[in-house]
Amino acid sequence: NSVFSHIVRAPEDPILGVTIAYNKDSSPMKLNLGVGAYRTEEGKPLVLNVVRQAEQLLVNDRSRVKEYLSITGLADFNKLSAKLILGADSPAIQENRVTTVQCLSGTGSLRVGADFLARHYHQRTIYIPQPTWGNHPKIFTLAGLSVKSYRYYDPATRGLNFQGLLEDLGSAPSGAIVLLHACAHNPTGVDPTIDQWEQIRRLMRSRGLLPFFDSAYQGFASGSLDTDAQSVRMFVADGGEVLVAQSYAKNMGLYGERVGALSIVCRNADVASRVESQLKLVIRPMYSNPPIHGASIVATILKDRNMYHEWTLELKAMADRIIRMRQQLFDALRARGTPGDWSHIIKQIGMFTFTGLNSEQVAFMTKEYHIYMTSDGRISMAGLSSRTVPHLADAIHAAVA
Ligand SMILES: Cc1[nH+]cc(COP(=O)(O)O)c(CN[C@@H](CCC(=O)O)C(=O)O)c1O
Repeated sequence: NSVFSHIVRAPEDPILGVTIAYNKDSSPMKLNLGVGAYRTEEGKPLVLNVVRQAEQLLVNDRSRVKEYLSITGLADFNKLSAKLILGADSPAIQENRVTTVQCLSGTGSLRVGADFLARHYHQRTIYIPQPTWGNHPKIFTLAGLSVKSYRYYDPATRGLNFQGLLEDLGSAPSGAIVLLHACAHNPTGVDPTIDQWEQIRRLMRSRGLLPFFDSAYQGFASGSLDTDAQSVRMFVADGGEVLVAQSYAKNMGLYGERVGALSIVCRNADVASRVESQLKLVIRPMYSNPPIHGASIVATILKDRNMYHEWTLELKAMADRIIRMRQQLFDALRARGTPGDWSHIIKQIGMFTFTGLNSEQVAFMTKEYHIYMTSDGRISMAGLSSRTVPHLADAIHAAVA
């Protein structure tokens, strides 16, 4: 018999498993509000026009070959990615203090950063927000870090538990790593204000805590690439060291191309170059070198002024549609007189609404209304359209009434 006969069946992923359940449902009224992937008003995935343009240029360029990239990836892409998150005028970039490696989207960037820290950083404890993206604890644990939580979300106000956050980070061991969502916190949609970010930065720097930013939604939260990078830029501006993982899955619609980057901002250029040499030793035995196509699309767009501008317009349009969905859902619940205060739907930011519905209510909505969402009550607003808002509002109304 099989040498693997002892293996037990693993559960489906709490987020990606929702899509599997959705696909199995034959109901015409089914609605997938699980995975954070943008859908148009027609409910279809979107390939940005500017991405199609870039791909056409790449296909037409007969000089392009399919050679291996270097371990650190496409050099143009790395430079342009650092500029995008840190700012075109970033002193850290001018002083050559930033090392950037192309990784497999946001997840890969987080994993490479985690493995690097587990191998080279003296403090192996990382504090992640409570709640956070479900994959975070798994990535950091598997990398060999010890994962702890800091209070972040306040169910009572459905807002930020700022006092709890400050207390927990204030009592973390000095030097501990702290994972921060750059913007559009997943799953809560609750972000610190700029003033609160400044207090977090001061506290972290005074305690020698190491910031590791996860930037998966730059431009998607507010519609502005610069606004959504402010938290990261505040930390870099103080001259301190920062890690930041970037994903182009959502803001450029490159989900399946797996395009991302890890940047480590260091004290000086010499450290940055030694850090890069060690990052290569993490990457080589993991996947050797990254895929060429997606990074070429991003580099083509970011290096061309017109395409970059076109991208910002399409990105804003996606962000605006999500904001419209928030307003429509809020209005629909108010029109139904649905019990409870639903203002968090329009206060929260980014792709998700953290509804506050519990797992029983979610199960009811799936069973009776074929609404697919994560059991923690998170819904992807990107999965909604004007046509389907009433159906969701009916389901929520029935679930809480
Ligand atoms: C905060 C965060 N960080 C990193 C990622 C990784 O994305 P990628 O660049 O594809 O590796 C995601 C995607 N999370 C949404 C997509 C599905 C998934 O869980 O993955 C989600 O939460 O629905 C995040 O929400």
